Amino acid sequence: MFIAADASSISVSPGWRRAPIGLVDAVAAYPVALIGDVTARMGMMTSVIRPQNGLPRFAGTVLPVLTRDGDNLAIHRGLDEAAPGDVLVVDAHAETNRAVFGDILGEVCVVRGVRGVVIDGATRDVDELERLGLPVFARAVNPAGPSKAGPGVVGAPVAVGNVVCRAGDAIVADRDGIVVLPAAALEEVLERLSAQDAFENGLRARIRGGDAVDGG
Ligand SMILES: O=C([O-])CC(=O)C(=O)O
Ligand SMILES: [Mg+2]
Repeated sequence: MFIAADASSISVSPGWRRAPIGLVDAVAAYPVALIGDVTARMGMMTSVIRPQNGLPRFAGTVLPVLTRDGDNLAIHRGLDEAAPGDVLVVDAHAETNRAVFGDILGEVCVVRGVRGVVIDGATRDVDELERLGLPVFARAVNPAGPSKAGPGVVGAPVAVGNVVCRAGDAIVADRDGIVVLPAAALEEVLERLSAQDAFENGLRARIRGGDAVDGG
């Protein structure tokens, strides 16, 4: 950690397998809406969790953190477990009166190769976070800062924006929103995406060509 604090109240899972980043990036080449369409829209987060610093696009693997309301010690500890390609996914209990994230933590994310941040709660320092180039999605922005006392959990499944997010899951965001996918599903999802994309491109071509099926 980059702060001097006793992190003994934070429990950390022993380790996890991350979805292959090449596969995650291949899926992320398609729009989130299309990814949702080929996965029965089961992993799509609530639209209330929105880009807060003008950077709406990321793809990576879930690093899950559970904080106490208005406290971010678990995030500081959790970032020690980050690997390049991770996306920090924080269950902050939808608390929006205290920000649990800001630009100092953003600096740590950048150094660790974290590609994005999703908070079921609030962030602050959005101008600085925009300058850092780190996409940050959250429920709200609030200038009131957090405590750093814990407790918290790193690496166990979290519930964020109505979706269960497991360590190493794929997570993809664009201007439409966020989708979370289990690592084991990615190859099949990629095949379905390719087929659905080809179908929709054919439909677009027919529409532009005026080729309506009913002849109207
Ligand atoms: O005070 C905090 O821990 C949150 C914050 O503003 C920062 O990380 O810059
Ligand atoms: Mg700050």
